[in-house]
Amino acid sequence: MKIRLDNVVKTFDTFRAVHGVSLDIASGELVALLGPSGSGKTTILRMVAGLEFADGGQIYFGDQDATEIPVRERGVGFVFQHYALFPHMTVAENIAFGMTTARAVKRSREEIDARVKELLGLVRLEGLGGRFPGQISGGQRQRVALARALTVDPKVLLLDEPFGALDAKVRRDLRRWLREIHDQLGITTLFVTHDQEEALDLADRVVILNEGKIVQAASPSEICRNPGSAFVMRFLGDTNVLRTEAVGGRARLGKGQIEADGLADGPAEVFFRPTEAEWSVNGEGDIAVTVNRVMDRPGERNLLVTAESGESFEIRVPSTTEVVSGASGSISIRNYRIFSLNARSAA
Ligand SMILES: Nc1ncnc2c1ncn2[C@@H]1O[C@H](COP(=O)(O)OP(=O)(O)OP(=O)(O)O)[C@@H](O)[C@H]1O
Repeated sequence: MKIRLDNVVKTFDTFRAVHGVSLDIASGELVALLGPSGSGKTTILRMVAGLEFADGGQIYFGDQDATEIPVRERGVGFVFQHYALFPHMTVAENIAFGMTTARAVKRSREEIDARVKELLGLVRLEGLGGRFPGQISGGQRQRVALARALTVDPKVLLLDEPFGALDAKVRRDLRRWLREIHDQLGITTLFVTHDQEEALDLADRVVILNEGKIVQAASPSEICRNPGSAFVMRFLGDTNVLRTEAVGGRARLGKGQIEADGLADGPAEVFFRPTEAEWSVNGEGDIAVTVNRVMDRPGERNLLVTAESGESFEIRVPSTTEVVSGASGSISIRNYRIFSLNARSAA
């Protein structure tokens, strides 16, 4: 089922939470809505689910205006961060619950049992159907929640920070697992997260939101290679920023010059990742720096350095690099993005 949001607006009292969001989600696509807290992710998801109404624009399910489709008939499966499983029901009973209450499709006891067994297999919880939610882990509970969302054979799956309450390792395992299930079932899926890595690992397309507006929507590789704005660059994390001045399509960086094609003259910021700078012990590089700290990690070293401008940043070097705190050296930046502080143009 393809979904289309056309200039969707949502206002709570006087506060505009969603400002004219337009988005096409292809049938079978897995799209992540990514953004900081309060950027409007959940509100968008709730409008798609029909739990909240847009006060401007349209949402289409296929070619049909979604407002004409009652919530129960939208064919939407929903999984929330806080697994709303019934504690007094077993895992199997929790999964079966949606089927016993659904009025649209009446199923026999045998059919329900067979479907529960099938879903337990799908979410890899065979043999745990007789346990109560209190007797399984948080990650397993979220798998039960997904199984329950799938009982209605949804055409659209909406997931709101489903792994938000779990620890990092479990989250990583679950997102691989969810991607596999998605590839198996091919259900159009909208996944809300504020975790960049989760969105980039999981989704076909990442939609980055800020203050109720889409700031970039692209594949994970495109977002990483071509972040469209300083906001996206910062939000994706692990970035260094140096101030500069753009003049005639070029900008100074230490003793060197960099391209700033198409950038308005005036103050600008140069962004680069810690891995995109090269360290040298002598003055070969463009920016003279002093090493403040050496922080060792498995397989690499992070150097916290300060430039003559007083700006501090981190660079990553191979673990074999011989360097100590207090050392002087220089860096060259191999790859960068530059954004004007005046206009929204970028090079
Ligand atoms: N029912 C409501 N009444 C008033 N304001 C609301 C309501 N629901 C959401 N908001 C506001 O709308 C904005 C967007 O909220 P939303 O929950 O969609 O953001 P979010 O990106 O999902 O954030 P989070 O990651 O914290 O869940 C926030 O400023 C929020 O306070």
